[in-house]
Amino acid sequence: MAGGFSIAADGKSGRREFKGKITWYVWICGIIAATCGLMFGYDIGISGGVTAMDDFLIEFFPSVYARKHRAKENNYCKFDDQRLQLFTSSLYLAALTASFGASMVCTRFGRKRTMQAASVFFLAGTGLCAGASNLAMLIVGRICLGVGVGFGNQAAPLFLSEIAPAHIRGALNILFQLNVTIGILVAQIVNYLTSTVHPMGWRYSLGGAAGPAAVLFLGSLVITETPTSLVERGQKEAGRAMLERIRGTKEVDEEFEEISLACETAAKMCEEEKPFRRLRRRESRPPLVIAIVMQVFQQFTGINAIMFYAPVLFQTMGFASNASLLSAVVTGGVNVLSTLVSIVLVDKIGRRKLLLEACVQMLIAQVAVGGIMWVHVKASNSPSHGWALATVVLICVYVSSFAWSWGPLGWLIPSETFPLETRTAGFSFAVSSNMLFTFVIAQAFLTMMCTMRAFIFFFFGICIVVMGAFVLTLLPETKGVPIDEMVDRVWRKHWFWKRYFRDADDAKVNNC
Ligand SMILES: OC[C@H]1O[C@](O)(CO)[C@@H](O)[C@@H]1O
Repeated sequence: MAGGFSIAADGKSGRREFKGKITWYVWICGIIAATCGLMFGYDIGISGGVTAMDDFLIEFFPSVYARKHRAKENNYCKFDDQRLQLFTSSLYLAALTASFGASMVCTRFGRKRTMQAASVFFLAGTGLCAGASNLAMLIVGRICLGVGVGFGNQAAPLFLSEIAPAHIRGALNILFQLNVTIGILVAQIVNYLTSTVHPMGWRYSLGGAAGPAAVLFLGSLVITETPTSLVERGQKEAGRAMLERIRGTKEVDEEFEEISLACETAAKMCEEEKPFRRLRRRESRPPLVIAIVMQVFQQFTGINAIMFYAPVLFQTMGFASNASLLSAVVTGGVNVLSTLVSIVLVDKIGRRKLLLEACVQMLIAQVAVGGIMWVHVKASNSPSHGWALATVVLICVYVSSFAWSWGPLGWLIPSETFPLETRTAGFSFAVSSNMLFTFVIAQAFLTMMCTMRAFIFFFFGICIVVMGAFVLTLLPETKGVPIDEMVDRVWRKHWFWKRYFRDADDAKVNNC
């Protein structure tokens, strides 16, 4: 067992900490739930490598295969095919649709059942994709995986927050994003290994998702339901028993009272006005705008253009298929390590500084990559090996800054800025915005690269300048601010957002 923690009246914030230990059970449940992130990451990382494999193209996209190997073909347009992009993006469209239903399932049937359902969809989708004999089967498989992602991404972060003792909640939350990056890296390594296995390599790649899916399925049979979800669904005694178990003590009166009170208040407010309706109130606008904008901007950094299509991009730069996959593995490794940096720095130097530093670093890298491509990638010529290598290094510079900023903070900030009564409803807008714009980038990137060529990187560069200006002027710093004091200590004090809070009553409504 790790250290215990006890009730301590924090004079400044008025917050209490509760008795209990950080039990092994919490860690085990947390690690199993974070497997949802692993599945999400694996699905993100696997499609780019698979679409660069000749055996896969011959089987499902023969015209793209023919174009790719046509000597005179324009380098930028080799992979521009709407159906090929649909293979990648269908998953996110399904996840976007599913995430609305998932928030309802999560409330009515609990977080554990929602994750179990996700694992069943993951297993079905993996089977369909790995065994696909035609395009329809492949797409249906991707849709099943997408429903799994929609369910998993709604339930897992919520689950992690609810079982974690307050003082390690941030660390457990970033465990989810860390798992996403590990999933992406594992997928890239699998792609690298299977790309030399002919003709079945792509099937092994897609089938590899069965590993984390099975862990999640078996794990979700043994993990607990969260005390909050049990109480929310009227099972008060079971909720208390579960709280005692995960805290490793019978002295949970204080925490249990707070959970019960929060559930009662939320239920009362829900009777008066549904959370989604409450989100339309004027005072809900600041956190809602921030939640949506953080996710939209996260995608307009261009990160998923790299995560999905790095192997395709590196082939455009003239690398052989295998070297492209290896380069993608390198960027995936940088992504994982840099996410660890975020865990260490986020509560020390704050959110705004990380985001702003990353904007500068990403801008320099994007403009440099765009410049290299503009000067050195001609319609049918590839740049020299040296320039191609420089591109890989620049992409790593870019990915590292994303991974310690917009990656984890795109989830963290929306999860900490809503008041309790709109927190889950508001957060579902963050999840669905992420899915929508992941879909948009997945569907549009190859076409954009074909039509905009090197300017695609300048386009993302312009987006990054806008993002930097937004952070500078409109994003408040939330480091160290207690989660239930955001209205008074953050929103009401902000030069712009304070106008959304007309009088003291608004603050009370928001701090219930
Ligand atoms: O690590 C990069 C990945 O992380 C995410 O932001 C999800 O949290 C994805 O959109 C992206 O592919």
